[in-house]
Amino acid sequence: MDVVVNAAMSVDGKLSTRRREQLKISGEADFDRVDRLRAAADAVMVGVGTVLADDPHLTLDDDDRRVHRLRNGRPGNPARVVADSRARTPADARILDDAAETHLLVTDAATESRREALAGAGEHVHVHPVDTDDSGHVDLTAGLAALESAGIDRLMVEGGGELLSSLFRAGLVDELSVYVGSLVVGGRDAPTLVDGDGFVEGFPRLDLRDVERLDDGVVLWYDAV
Ligand SMILES: NC(=O)C1=CN([C@@H]2O[C@H](COP(=O)(O)OP(=O)(O)OC[C@H]3O[C@@H](n4cnc5c(N)ncnc54)[C@H](OP(=O)(O)O)[C@@H]3O)[C@@H](O)[C@H]2O)C=CC1
Ligand SMILES: Nc1nc(O)c(N)c(N[C@@H]2O[C@H](COP(=O)(O)O)[C@@H](O)[C@H]2O)n1
Repeated sequence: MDVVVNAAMSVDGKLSTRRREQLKISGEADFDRVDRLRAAADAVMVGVGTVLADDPHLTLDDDDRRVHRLRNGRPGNPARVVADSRARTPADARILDDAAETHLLVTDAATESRREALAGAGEHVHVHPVDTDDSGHVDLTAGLAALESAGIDRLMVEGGGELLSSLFRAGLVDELSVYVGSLVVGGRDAPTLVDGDGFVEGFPRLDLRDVERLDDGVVLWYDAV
């Protein structure tokens, strides 16, 4: 499976403010680039923190891209994936609507009633029980294997910083593109591109492949080493 991470951050590396509210960091051209990346993916993944903060939909904005996928025998929208150990995704979350398939990676910490509540959203919602990692979260190696078994070969991950930290720690990231917007957000409690406990050694290394000026910022393209 190819794991492609994309996010937008401020020049000081923040994904949003200390209030953890969605923040428009990039502009129209970058949103179109993100739409193109989504269209090329089999599924788009976030952590449950992003679902609770932003209530994202994670579908395509551009109808032509949807039509192009359908003509190629693919679902109109990529599937959606949430890493959600305790099945905290609200039953009325936009990510559970029937615009696309949704895969929820949960663990034993999710009660039967929560799992049932999510599965009850419809046949397009798939709840995958997987092992926990050392921190008690979804073991992402096992989770991604479950997604691969469901036919997902190219996974785009949009964040947030806790999920991205675990993906880097597990060595699961193949590519990273990051839009750097020309603003400072600040705040020690504002989420950054990679949160978690951070690294003191064994830093994930990246190869800078390309740089593109877009809207009032830049996109940096990296391959994992
Ligand atoms: N600018 C941008 O491009 C983007 C910005 N954001 C912003 O990021 C913020 C949310 O980020 P954040 O709070 O870090 O939340 P995340 O979206 O990273 O979700 C973190 C949660 O996911 C669950 N989880 C399950 N398995 C794992 C795992 N293996 N590793 C880590 N987490 C796991 C955990 O909850 P549990 O233990 O209950 O399962 C954890 O608390 C919001 O403010 C949002 O607006 C988000 C995406 C893109
Ligand atoms: N690429 C990008 N640029 C920004 O400026 C952003 N604020 C975000 N945020 C993330 O986009 C997702 C929202 O998706 P939908 O539009 O609801 O489909 C969500 O994950 C945000 O955190 N991304």
